[in-house]
Amino acid sequence: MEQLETMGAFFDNRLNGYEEHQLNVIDGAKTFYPFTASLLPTTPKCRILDLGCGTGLELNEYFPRNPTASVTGIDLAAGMLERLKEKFSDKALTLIQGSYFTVPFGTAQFDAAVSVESLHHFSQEQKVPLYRKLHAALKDGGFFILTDYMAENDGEEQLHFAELARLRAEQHLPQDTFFHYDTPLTRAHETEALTDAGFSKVEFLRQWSGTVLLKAYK
Ligand SMILES: C[S@@+](CC[C@H](N)C(=O)[O-])C[C@H]1O[C@@H](n2cnc3c(N)ncnc32)[C@H](O)[C@@H]1O
Repeated sequence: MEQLETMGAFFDNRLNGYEEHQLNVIDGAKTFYPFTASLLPTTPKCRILDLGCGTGLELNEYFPRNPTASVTGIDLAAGMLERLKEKFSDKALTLIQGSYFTVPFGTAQFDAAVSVESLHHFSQEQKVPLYRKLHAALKDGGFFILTDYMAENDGEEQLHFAELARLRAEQHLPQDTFFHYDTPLTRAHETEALTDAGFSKVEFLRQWSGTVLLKAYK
């Protein structure tokens, strides 16, 4: 039986070799990290929010393009954030250890937001209020780049959620704690969550096997 681990512990336990794993095992990763970074603003000192930044693979690509950007990264895993801090000690980086569902983002604070391979652990119901908070945190003209694992169809989406419910029941896991288990939404449901939250337009830009890139405009 697959024993589920809490979200932060799952990633901290895999810290060594994490970046190599992401880049070598996820189809398209060597392309989608630079492509994601290429869509973020190059305006000096602009403010970027990174949801589930981890060790910052997307920031490895972004900081060389915009060395004076001011980036706020939120992540549950303390070890991942520590690794990120070591890599970019000379950058304007604010790191918050916590859940992006509960950390306040403020109003009209960020020129853009990004999230890579993090949000596929949550349901549409959980995402709508999060995306609403994100929408409010973006300045006028701001946008959100979501590069994430998405389900191919409704059947696949339902299967993952049913399996997570089964594992939670079997392992007597509390409902109010995040456990690591992939529950990707379809592109249609992800787009619906973003538009329900107030984003005016959601563009599908590219796909690499299971990873889809969406750009949502405030
Ligand atoms: C697969 S890693 C991706 C990290 C980085 N964005 C990248 O692509 O390399 C997923 C990250 O999302 C974080 N995460 C998952 N759920 C979260 C939540 N509710 N709040 C903040 N971070 C979360 C995990 O701790 C982990 O570091």
